[in-house]
Amino acid sequence: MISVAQALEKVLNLFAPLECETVPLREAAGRVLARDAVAAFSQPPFASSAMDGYGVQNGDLATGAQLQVIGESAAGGGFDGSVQSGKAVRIFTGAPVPQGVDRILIQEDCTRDGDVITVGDTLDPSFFIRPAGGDFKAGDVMSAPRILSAGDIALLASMNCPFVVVRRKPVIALVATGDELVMPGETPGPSQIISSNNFGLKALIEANGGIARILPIAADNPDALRAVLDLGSDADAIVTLGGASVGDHDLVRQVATEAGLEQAFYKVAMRPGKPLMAGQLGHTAMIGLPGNPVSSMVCGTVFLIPALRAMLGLGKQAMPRKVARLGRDMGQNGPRSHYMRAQLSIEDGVLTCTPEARQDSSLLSVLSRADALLVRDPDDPPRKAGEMVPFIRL
Ligand SMILES: Nc1nc2c(c(=O)[nH]1)N[C@H]1C(S)=C(S)[C@@H](COP(=O)(O)OP(=O)(O)OC[C@H]3O[C@@H](n4cnc5c(N)ncnc54)[C@H](O)[C@@H]3O)O[C@H]1N2
Ligand code: MOO
Repeated sequence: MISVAQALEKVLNLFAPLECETVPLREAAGRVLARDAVAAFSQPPFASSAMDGYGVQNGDLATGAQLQVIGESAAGGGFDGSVQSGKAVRIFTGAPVPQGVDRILIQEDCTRDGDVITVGDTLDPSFFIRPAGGDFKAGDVMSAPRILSAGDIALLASMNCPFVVVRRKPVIALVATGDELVMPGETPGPSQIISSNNFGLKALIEANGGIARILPIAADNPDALRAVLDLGSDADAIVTLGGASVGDHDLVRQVATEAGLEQAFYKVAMRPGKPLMAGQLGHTAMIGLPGNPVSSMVCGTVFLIPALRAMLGLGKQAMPRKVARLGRDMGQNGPRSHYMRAQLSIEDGVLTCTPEARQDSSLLSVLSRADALLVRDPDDPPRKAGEMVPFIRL
């Protein structure tokens, strides 16, 4: 059995960044920017007012001073002339600051009578002028690669970038295997259960920038499995679920090998997830996840999310780890890395990670309420509550 780090390296070797495509900005949220985006304009393009009031010369502002209003500058329609001492221009938020103006007197700080304003006795100390290019300048870049957030989309729009170049979304074919499985909504027979892994993995894939295709459930016979694997052969990766262990009905490795799988590894020193395998099947990478529902979700988190990120051009890295204070004592760990479902909380102002008491790999209810996977190295010694421990956020 190889370590998690060795297995991840072998998984990531199966994947490279996908090709790029151009999409309209309105469809780009959550996509991975693949080419630097360049601002076509500065923002603001001109010095602009930050408030509603009057454009004036700072030197004129003394309590009781009177200034003559000679025009108006509104957003979308500036004032053409120049403003001399003793004069003022009515101005609104976002409007261009006229020549000669070096301060905005907000309307709350003066009174107006006809075309004359009188400066009040208290003045807001701010000048309320936003300089040209104060947000960004023409030629500034948003660097790729980058997962585009809502804020990024707003910035790109402001940069006048109506289209952006992004990575194509990786397509993952999901193959659940086993005679015992039926789809949600069907009525299971006496020894059947509902297939959950393919739905959980689809959600995980799509939350991480991929497209998941749920293929028909493959029955536990070689012909059925071969046929379904073939259906996935045009995807970027085939992910099988179950049938990976040593039982008489665990056929995935045998059938994939007969179909030409170049196996990269089989079995990893981790818990849950020991019977994980991966390799290359024709043009398609293949990852065989264990069938126990939590094992498939944990392996999906530890291996498939990094694989998706590699295809999206985001680099080849393990899932980021953070540290938190351990919420309760733990005994000695066994010889495999342990990814324990855990809950995060703030205790006495400190981020705390408390592993669930029950860690059986069939318990989806425990996974559903977990926020994190507490990570323990092989043979990690007993730990006391209060020690710092690494975790992966779910
Ligand atoms: N003698 C041994 N038995 C087992 C070993 C072992 O080393 N020696 N390893 C155990 C470990 S660890 C795991 S993990 C499982 C993995 O087995 P498989 O990958 O072959 O998975 P299956 O046998 O097909 O299924 C296991 C379990 O999960 C349920 N399952 C499968 N697919 C789904 C699905 N899509 N949705 C919901 N549930 C699913 C299946 O019904 C079984 O209950 O092997 C151990 N055994
Ligand atoms: O590795 Mo299995 O995934 O422990 O349940």
